[in-house]
Amino acid sequence: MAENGFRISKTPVWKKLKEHAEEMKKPEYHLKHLVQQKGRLANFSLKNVDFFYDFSRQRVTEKTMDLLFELADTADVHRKYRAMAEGQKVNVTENRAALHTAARSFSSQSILMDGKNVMGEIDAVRRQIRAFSEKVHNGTLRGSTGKVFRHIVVIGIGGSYLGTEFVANALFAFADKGMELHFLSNVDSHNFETIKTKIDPESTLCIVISKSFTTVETMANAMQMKAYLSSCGLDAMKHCVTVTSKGSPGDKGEESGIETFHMFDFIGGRFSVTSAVGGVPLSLYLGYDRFDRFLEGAREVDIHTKYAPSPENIPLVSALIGIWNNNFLGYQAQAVIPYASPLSKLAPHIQQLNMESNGKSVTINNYDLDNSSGVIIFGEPGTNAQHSFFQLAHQGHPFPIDFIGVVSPQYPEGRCRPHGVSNHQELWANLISQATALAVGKDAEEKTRFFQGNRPSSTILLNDLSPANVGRLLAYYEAQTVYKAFIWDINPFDQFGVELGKTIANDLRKEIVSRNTNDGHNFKHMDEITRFYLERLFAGKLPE
Ligand SMILES: O=P(O)(O)OC[C@H]1O[C@](O)(CO)[C@@H](O)[C@@H]1O
Repeated sequence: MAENGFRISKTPVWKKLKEHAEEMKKPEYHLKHLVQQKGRLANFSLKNVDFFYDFSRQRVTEKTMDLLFELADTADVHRKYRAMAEGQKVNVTENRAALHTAARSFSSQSILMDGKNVMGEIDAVRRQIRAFSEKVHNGTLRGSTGKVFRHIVVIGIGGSYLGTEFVANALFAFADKGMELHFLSNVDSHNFETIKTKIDPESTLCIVISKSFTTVETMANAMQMKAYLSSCGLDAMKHCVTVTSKGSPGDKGEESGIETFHMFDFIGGRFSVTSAVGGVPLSLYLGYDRFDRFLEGAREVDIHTKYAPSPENIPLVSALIGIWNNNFLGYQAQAVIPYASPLSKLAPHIQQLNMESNGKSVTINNYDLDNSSGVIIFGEPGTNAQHSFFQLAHQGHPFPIDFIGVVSPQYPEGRCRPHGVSNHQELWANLISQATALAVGKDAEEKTRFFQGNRPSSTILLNDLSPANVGRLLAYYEAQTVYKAFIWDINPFDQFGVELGKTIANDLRKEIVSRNTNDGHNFKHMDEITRFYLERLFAGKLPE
């Protein structure tokens, strides 16, 4: 593999940041001092598009930010972002554009890809989704025995469901269409069996979501669900629709069910929740108008992201701080801790978005990366996280945290005020306290009660969890992800790393099929360890 060529880690500004990181280890730069600086919050926070981003508890100074903006310029990130948003084939390894931002574009302005305006087909799919969801809601479209649909089962995995699950949970308070939404993603029968106990087959509509329509888990689950519906005496295909790419096996004939909605090869799975992947289930669950509001919020952040200069550009500032923490301060993990239970499925979505996009080892020009790209993302809602892994956050190996706060609660506050405060106020007391405790720490004679502090965090504030604000949050994380990639000069839109496991599983599946069809088939030709596991699978128990 070529060993020379442009790498951001070989630029002068990267060297300056490395030197600066050493400087930032000095005691005077401990966060307990930085947060005391006059104007610290005003100088290290941004407010735009109804989104407040506080990075005052990040281990940065004005000099740090100046160097990071120089890094962004060196990486030419604004040109790269515009190239992506304007339809250039930035996904060079798959020779594709990456136009997830087009899925929520409303302007009449064309977005050309290969000289063709993609907005025509995007608008057509949005109109198709609106019309379909209205027919389901007004009872024009019913199950094969005439019952109205009340259960929506999304059958898909990875980007074909994670973003939708995050948004559906976030907007639970708006789900007033009488629909229950279920997610059948894992091939483990438990997922299918538990959903079976919750649905009424006659009023169930399955949405099989798969760009390729070859993903083994999704195809297996779709077959299981269709077999189950048929066993209930139903015409299964009158209880299914598909969301898939044009020309896939799910785009025609028997497989497509009542209707097919197209997803496009220029929108990657983990970036697809604002396309039909999220549009069909979310319009059924929330109503198309709320899905529209969600798209508008995402759109506002896209416009901000594309045009705001670096110092005011919230996703870019956040991406730069993420790189500062990862590549210069040495943190290898990043937590997303929303102090809002409706955001409980945000971290699983952000895991795929970040780790499948940026967990790479070569640059976009195929040079070895000699800096890590991508961090381990995890998270749980607060205050639960405080009773789970915050011991380590405070006194163990540190990791940066993105806190998320929602100013207005989704539910009216009752008159009951345990300890003199409402639950929402209690939630906020903890949101505020945790970021402070992590930054400032606490001295103590007894070592076990000493808090080192100097543990960085950012806090994102949203006015409320409206469809538009959830759209803003989604677009913020998508933009942060791609800006990080543009700085590292990697391709965030391919995912060859998922292929090897699938290939080995395909070979094992053939062995299992052979044994299923011929009891005499043995695994003596397999390596010892693989043989042990296959024999356990068929023995149905551990060795005596
Ligand atoms: O939509 P498909 O083709 O079933 O793929 C499902 C998921 O599998 C992956 O291809 C690999 O994890 C993801 O990128 C994608 O979201």
